[in-house]
Amino acid sequence: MSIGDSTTKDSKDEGDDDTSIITFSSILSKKDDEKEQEIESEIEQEETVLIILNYPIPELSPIFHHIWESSTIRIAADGGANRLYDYSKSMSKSKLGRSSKKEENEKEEEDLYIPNRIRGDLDSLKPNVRSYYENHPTHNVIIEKDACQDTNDLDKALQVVCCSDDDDLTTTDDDGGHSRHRLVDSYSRRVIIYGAFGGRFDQEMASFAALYKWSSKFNYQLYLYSDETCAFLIPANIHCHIRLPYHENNNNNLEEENMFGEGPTCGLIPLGCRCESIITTGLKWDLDGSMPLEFGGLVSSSNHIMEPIVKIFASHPIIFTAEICTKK
Ligand SMILES: Nc1ncnc2c1ncn2[C@@H]1O[C@H](COP(=O)(O)OP(=O)(O)OP(=O)(O)O)[C@@H](O)[C@H]1O
Ligand SMILES: Cc1ncc(C[n+]2csc(CCO)c2C)c(N)n1
Repeated sequence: MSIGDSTTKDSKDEGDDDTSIITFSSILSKKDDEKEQEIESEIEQEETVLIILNYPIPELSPIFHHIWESSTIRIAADGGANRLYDYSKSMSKSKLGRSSKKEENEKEEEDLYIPNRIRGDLDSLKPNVRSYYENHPTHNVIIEKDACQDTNDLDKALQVVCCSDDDDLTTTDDDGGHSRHRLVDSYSRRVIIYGAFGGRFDQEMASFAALYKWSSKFNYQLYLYSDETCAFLIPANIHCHIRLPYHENNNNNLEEENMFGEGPTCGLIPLGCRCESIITTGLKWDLDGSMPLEFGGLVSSSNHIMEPIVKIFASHPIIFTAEICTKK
């Protein structure tokens, strides 16, 4: 089996289909790049859903702001709404010193970060945060309780992204000046889960478990993010292409101010099971299919992205993770 000689792009078929390719692209790359735009249209992701978990959002996070701006639907998983509320407040406060129109600015900043929906068992949502979103004068925030104690709040949020055809989960077309709602099937949704690393280890592992449970429903476009790292699931027996901005031949970009992006340090982590055979190209320590990856054996940590496209073909599902490089 060689790698990277397939020509057919993203296919819904799973299994041994030699000709399908799944592409994983940077969430953080700027879209004004012509090449990026081409790739975006190739992937044909109709919308991006952001799920915010209950983990602190660092003050003035350019990464969170970028992900927020790239999303069309934003869902807070229970206590994730508290974090969003705190972030909005701290953003408006940090702007206070910079403007004479203090109150006006504060209001504008707060209104920048209103979720479409808050969902979970709602045991963590603070009463003042609930009432702020519930009574918002301009935004209709859906607050939805699901009391089930066998799934966590991330699962509850993913359930609604996957299965709901509610109005706030439909996309709007501009049809010659008229807005028209259109159902989008979960297969064409890209989902970014923000706040997935750090904090409680059981919650972190549950977020990885969500990749194994839900990725196939979103054509594997399900990504875990924090300000430091990202991760997604490489499916078994499908050619995967990973395009991330920071690789060995592109580190110059980081010399500019305020740049951030995924790479170049990366890892292949056989979390769910032993990965019997894996072939990669574009990494500093490539694998040729002869070495299994497994806990207790070889785990590919501290690897490096060397090429604009990393190609992977694995016999079993495996986690790909990359650092997020920031230059302030
Ligand atoms: N300490 C944490 N570290 C990492 N992720 C977290 C942490 N707390 C919560 N999360 C994530 O945010 C989601 C919403 O958080 P919330 O505190 O509302 O949790 P929950 O699912 O009700 O869990 P629990 O009640 O057991 O804390 C969780 O489902 C989980 O994915
Ligand atoms: C085997 C098993 N382990 C733990 C829980 C508890 N649990 C899992 S998700 C969740 C919701 C948290 O908001 C809770 C309480 C369970 N039900 N079953």
